[in-house]
Amino acid sequence: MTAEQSIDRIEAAGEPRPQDRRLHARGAVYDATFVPSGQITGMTTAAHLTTETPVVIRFSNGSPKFSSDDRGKGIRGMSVKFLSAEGKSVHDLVAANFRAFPSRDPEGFIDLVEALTGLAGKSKLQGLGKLGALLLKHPESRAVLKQFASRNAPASFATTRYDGLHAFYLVDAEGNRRAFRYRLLPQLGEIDLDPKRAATLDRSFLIPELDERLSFGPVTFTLAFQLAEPGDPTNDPSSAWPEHRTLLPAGQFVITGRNADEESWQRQVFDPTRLGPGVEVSDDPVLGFRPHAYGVSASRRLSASS
Ligand code: HEM
Repeated sequence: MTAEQSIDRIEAAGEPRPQDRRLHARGAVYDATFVPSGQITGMTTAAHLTTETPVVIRFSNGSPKFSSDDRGKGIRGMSVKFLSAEGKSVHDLVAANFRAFPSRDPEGFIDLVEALTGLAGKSKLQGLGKLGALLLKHPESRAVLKQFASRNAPASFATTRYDGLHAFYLVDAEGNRRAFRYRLLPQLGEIDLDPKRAATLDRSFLIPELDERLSFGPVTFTLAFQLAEPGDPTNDPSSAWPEHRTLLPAGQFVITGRNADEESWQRQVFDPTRLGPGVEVSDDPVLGFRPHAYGVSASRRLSASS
């Protein structure tokens, strides 16, 4: 499957508007500062991870539909751009509320997008048939689907945990490489939506909810690095590393409010392989595929909106 074909299949299943991202269509961009913890100094030459750095953050609903319903279970995203003093992208983090990726290859993810977007408007029996067929083909999707079935939708972008899922390497001044995965942990803890309260909310409540919350003060997330031990796979995002691995707080994102130049950031790509010096990609094939798919999505949405 090529990147073009993956986007063709997402478009056929999810019918995004031509001007929108093919996934994570509705989102908003916020200003924040990264405040380092000092705990990874010496493990990486990345200055942006070890000194205070301005960032922008895009929160999103993962659906291909701009009109998606925030009250329903599903994917929520948090994407971060570390900026240089001149305001240029230095490093991106792109994370979602999965604990493990549903597949060890790009094909399995597109099969899942097709199965899940196809559920709307289908009878319960047809829907279950589609999911059953998916699980036979991709048994590794079971854990993620089980996790989603067991949780309600998040109550707020500010009370959701987002995981980067892929392995990366921290590289120090001597060239030593240490494998890690990143997580964005809400200081407020994880809070799901009460179904009774959901009935009183607007279908696109998440962005206004965060805007209102920020009018009372900043919202904070911890950037935490889970360190691999020998034998932990670096090429399989569907396989979580044991929870007792060391988790190091790299620093905190302090989010202050909506970005004034939102339109221009919305046009940009948040690319999980855009890494500053001191951090390197792993051999994960899903990670390798993503920038190509994001590039196709971006060129189609930008040509439709220009
Ligand atoms: C084969 C695997 C994947 C494919 C084909 C895929 C596809 C896409 C596409 C087409 C977009 C829209 C890009 C744009 O127009 O700028 C997107 C956005 C996004 N994806 Fe993925 N994705 C994959 C894996 C993942 C994984 C593993 C995560 C989380 C760890 C993730 C989280 C996100 C987020 C948060 C966004 C929104 C980025 C933003 O705010 O601009 N995706 N994805």
